[in-house]
Amino acid sequence: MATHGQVITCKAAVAWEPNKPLVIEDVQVAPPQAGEVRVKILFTALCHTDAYTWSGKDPEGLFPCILGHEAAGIVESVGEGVTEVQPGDHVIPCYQAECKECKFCKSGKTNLCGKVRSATGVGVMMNDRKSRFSVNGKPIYHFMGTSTFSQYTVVHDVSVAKIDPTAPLNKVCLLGCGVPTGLGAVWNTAKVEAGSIVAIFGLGTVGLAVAEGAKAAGALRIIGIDIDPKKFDTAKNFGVTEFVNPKDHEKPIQQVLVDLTDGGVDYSFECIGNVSVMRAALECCHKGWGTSVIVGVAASGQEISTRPFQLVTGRVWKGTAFGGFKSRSQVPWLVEKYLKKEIKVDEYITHNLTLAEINRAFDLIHEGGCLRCVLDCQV
Ligand SMILES: NC(=O)c1ccc[n+]([C@@H]2O[C@H](COP(=O)([O-])OP(=O)(O)OC[C@H]3O[C@@H](n4cnc5c(N)ncnc54)[C@H](O)[C@@H]3O)[C@@H](O)[C@H]2O)c1
Ligand SMILES: N[C@@H](CCC(=O)N[C@@H](CSCO)C(=O)NCC(=O)O)C(=O)O
Ligand SMILES: [Zn+2]
Ligand SMILES: [Zn+2]
Repeated sequence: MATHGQVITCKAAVAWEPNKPLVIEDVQVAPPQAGEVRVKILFTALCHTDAYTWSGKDPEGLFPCILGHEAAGIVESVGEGVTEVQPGDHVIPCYQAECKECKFCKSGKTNLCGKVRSATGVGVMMNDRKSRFSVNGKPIYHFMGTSTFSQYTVVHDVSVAKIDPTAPLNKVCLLGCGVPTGLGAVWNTAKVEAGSIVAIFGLGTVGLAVAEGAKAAGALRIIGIDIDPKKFDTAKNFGVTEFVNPKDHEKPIQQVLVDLTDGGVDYSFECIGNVSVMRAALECCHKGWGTSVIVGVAASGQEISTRPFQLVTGRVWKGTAFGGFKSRSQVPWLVEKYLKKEIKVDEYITHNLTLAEINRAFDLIHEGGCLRCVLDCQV
């Protein structure tokens, strides 16, 4: 390979400061070191979490950085000791690593992995605690161990899932975050049973994937809650059976839902990142067994609260990261499910732009009509 072992100069969208438009820069991407993989990113989508970190409200947000964590690409080269992928493999970078060896991975209780988290949280690689990205010699931080808003990125080998090469990368890039998160929140975290009543707060990509997962699990009623009434038409196609707009009611939304469901829902999901809504999502659950899953990411300094009596009387409060899926083991399985048409992916893509148009894409995700915008990184 001509580029193997060489620094690659390519285009990347650099977030120099919170909330300032990203700048397409010529970025130098160093070769992968031991245990690392350099990936040519073909397509990346934007997730609300990218916007959250860009806003400056993420306590782990470091600047300048290269954001992006929902993508697909092809391995360009690998560092020493990398055995599970090789140049030419089609891959999805995984912000939730899976080393299969650490205390977390071996626990059988969680999909969280401890192997590289201390580095990915501070924007560097484990090997030398440095970045592989620079602009004219100035280091640029990594983000979530993925940094996919770049034509090339370097990830840890435990953070890359090898997938079926026949899968269209411009679609399956979505399996890097939002869709698995929603499906897994239902299947792995809540374990929704057939016949359940489900409430979903927030009908963006994550909330719609929760609806899709709940429908597949055989939920009887799937109640979608959003302050944007335009969401309902789309939501019906993902399995939502009823729509509630909190703005149409004077009563607290939890009371509206308790009244609608003879005492509360079996499962609720907060897919917004709003701590007041998290409280409502817990409190609309049925006494004795209702379970609420926090999926949304709330800003630094935000805290949740409720009366402890809500838990004493049997409601359960949980959270999920990447829907509880073990990334390297299960992302390839999700890709196969997509290829067999057992899960939706195309339906979440409302816009297609190029990496150079990334600021327009951020505007779009704040405008409401956009679920996922996929960027072509190589044009
Ligand atoms: N836990 C995880 O692993 C994980 C993974 C992906 C995304 N997330 C988080 O999930 C959340 C959703 O992500 P997304 O990409 O679907 O976002 P999104 O912005 O597309 O969707 C959010 C939806 O919430 C609605 N909304 C906003 N305020 C509301 C309110 N007060 N009441 C009801 N509805 C309201 C919006 O109209 C929108 O439809 C974000 O916080 C994101 O950071 C978490
Ligand atoms: N740095 C943030 C944490 C944000 C967060 O919770 N991220 C989710 C994934 S969101 C994807 O769109 C996650 O996986 N968390 C577990 C982990 O980061 O290990 C903050 O501090 O607020
Ligand atoms: Zn995400
Ligand atoms: Zn691990």
